[in-house]
Amino acid sequence: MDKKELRRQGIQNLKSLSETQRAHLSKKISNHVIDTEWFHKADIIGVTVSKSFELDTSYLIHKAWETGKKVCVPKCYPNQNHHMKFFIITSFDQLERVYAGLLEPDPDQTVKIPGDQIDLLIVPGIWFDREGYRTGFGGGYYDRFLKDFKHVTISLAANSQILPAVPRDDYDMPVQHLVTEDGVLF
Ligand SMILES: Nc1nc2c(c(=O)[nH]1)N(C=O)[C@@H](CNc1ccc(C(=O)N[C@@H](CCC(=O)O)C(=O)O)cc1)CN2
Ligand SMILES: Nc1ncnc2c1ncn2[C@@H]1O[C@H](COP(=O)(O)OP(=O)(O)OP(=O)(O)O)[C@@H](O)[C@H]1O
Repeated sequence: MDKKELRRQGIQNLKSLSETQRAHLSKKISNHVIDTEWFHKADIIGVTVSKSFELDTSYLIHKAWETGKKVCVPKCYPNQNHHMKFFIITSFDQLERVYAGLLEPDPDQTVKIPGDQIDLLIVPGIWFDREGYRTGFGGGYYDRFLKDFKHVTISLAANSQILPAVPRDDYDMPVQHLVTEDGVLF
């Protein structure tokens, strides 16, 4: 199966969750992340703002703020080599809706932060395997970003998002850790 069809099926798989199931899973997985040393030790957390069918990251973001951490979210530059820059947000009001229903930081209301200052990066994905390889939305944003990223990377994944194997290309960069509703998988 090609990546595009796999991505389509993955989005369908996520959309098949009820809102109650999604909320329950998102909170459970986030709480497992919050219990880790990686989260405790991090001062600055990089995370995407989830869109409708993705696992909800807002609970994790609120918990990070409550525990005195800084939260930064990516802004994508599709016309400049598909790179991302991260901006510190202190409120969801500092986001703006861009293409594809994604919420991104408004650079006029937020402060840019160099990628190497992020202690813990929560990496989004549609499918994962048990070695941390992932299928995303196909922008290649995280593969490019992770190439030079030296700190901790974690993805949140429902068990139903884990496949025996996902397609791998030379440029694919695995995440270090996967956390599911059952806890830290690795
Ligand atoms: N909530 C959330 N924010 C995120 C991500 C994510 O997975 N989730 N990203 C994770 O990387 C980045 C955005 N990734 C994107 C990837 C592709 C397209 C896009 O325009 N795709 C084309 C189709 C590409 C294809 O199918 O080959 C399109 O929609 O026309 C946009 C954003 C950063 N922000
Ligand atoms: N390090 C890189 N340098 C140049 N191009 C890259 C690099 N990484 C990925 N790409 C390009 O990005 C495109 C999308 O890659 P892929 O389908 O693996 O994205 P994805 O992992 O699903 O998306 P994302 O990382 O945004 O979640 C591919 O066409 C690939 O050629």
